[in-house]
Amino acid sequence: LPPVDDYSGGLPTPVPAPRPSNPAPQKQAQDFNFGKSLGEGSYSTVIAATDRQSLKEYAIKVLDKHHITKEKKVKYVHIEKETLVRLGDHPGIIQLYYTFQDAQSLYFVLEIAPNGELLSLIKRLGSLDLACTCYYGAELLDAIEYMHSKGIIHRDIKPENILLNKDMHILVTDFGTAKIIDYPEGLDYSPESQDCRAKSFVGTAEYVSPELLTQKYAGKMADIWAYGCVLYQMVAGRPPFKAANEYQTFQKIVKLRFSYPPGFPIGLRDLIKQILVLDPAKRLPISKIKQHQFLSSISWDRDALWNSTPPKLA
Ligand SMILES: NC(=O)c1nn(CC2CCNCC2)c2c1CCc1cnc(N=C3C=CCC=C3)nc1-2
Repeated sequence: LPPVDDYSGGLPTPVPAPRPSNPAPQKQAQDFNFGKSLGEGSYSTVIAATDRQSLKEYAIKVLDKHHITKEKKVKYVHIEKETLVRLGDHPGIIQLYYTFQDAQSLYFVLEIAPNGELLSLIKRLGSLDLACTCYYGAELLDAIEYMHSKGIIHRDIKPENILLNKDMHILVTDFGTAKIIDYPEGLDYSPESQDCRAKSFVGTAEYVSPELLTQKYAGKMADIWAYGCVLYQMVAGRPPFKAANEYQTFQKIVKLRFSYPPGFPIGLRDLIKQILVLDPAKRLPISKIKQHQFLSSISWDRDALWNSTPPKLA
């Protein structure tokens, strides 16, 4: 497998990772105490780890080289690393500090989110109140807007992939299936062609956009569709489109068959109604979502938003 660190495997020169003035010495697995597993993927495991020297805590994603090669996932690994490097300076996106490798594995040393998933929070509380829904809806929208400004489509936005840091701000994670939409011509990183037509990857059933199901098209507005589903779920406690199986869930999506539970706030209904629109061209763009009444209390200055204190959980 071409070394992920230095791309000496003949891949084009990547976006250089931000280099500190005094670059950290090359780390290795022995420099960490590994703790509990935080998650398992088809060819990776994410493990909580502590740097033995600095005692700093990280989430280390360990990727199995043999499996990656055998399953022809090299492109996805490069996409994930380049995505994390590009998105490296947003407070709402998991940071990649550095990578290293040994004979068996690649290691991505990532920011840890000690407070787990937004999904667990929603399930534990049943639903979030309007103040929390507004705040986390704003943080998530700001993170998605930043991704899109850097040419990245996440493609699997869902409450499981929205984590919470020690101060209860969100951290978007799992860019293993992201799409980079501005690769120079001829650099065939993306598993799909450059025109955003998905030939392989589909996200998580409940959050998949109708255009992906009907036209195999996955552009930036697919992330906005998923955003609308997450907004709904924060208040309703469940996603808008959910059925006994994937096929029935997909049918509900393409027919826009969903309803609001009793008491669902009118103001949020009005916003969601303009996001969960079948035609991506008619879906509310981020600039208009930001202006909606439901988010009128939000200061969209990035420092103000991310340095403010999240609302107390009701
Ligand atoms: N795929 C990843 O890159 C990734 N996966 N996880 C754990 C997953 C568990 C299932 N839902 C999606 C995330 C992480 C990361 C990034 C880095 C990362 C940092 N902190 C945590 N923290 C967690 C704490 C408690 C429960 C789950 C995750 N997790 C991760």
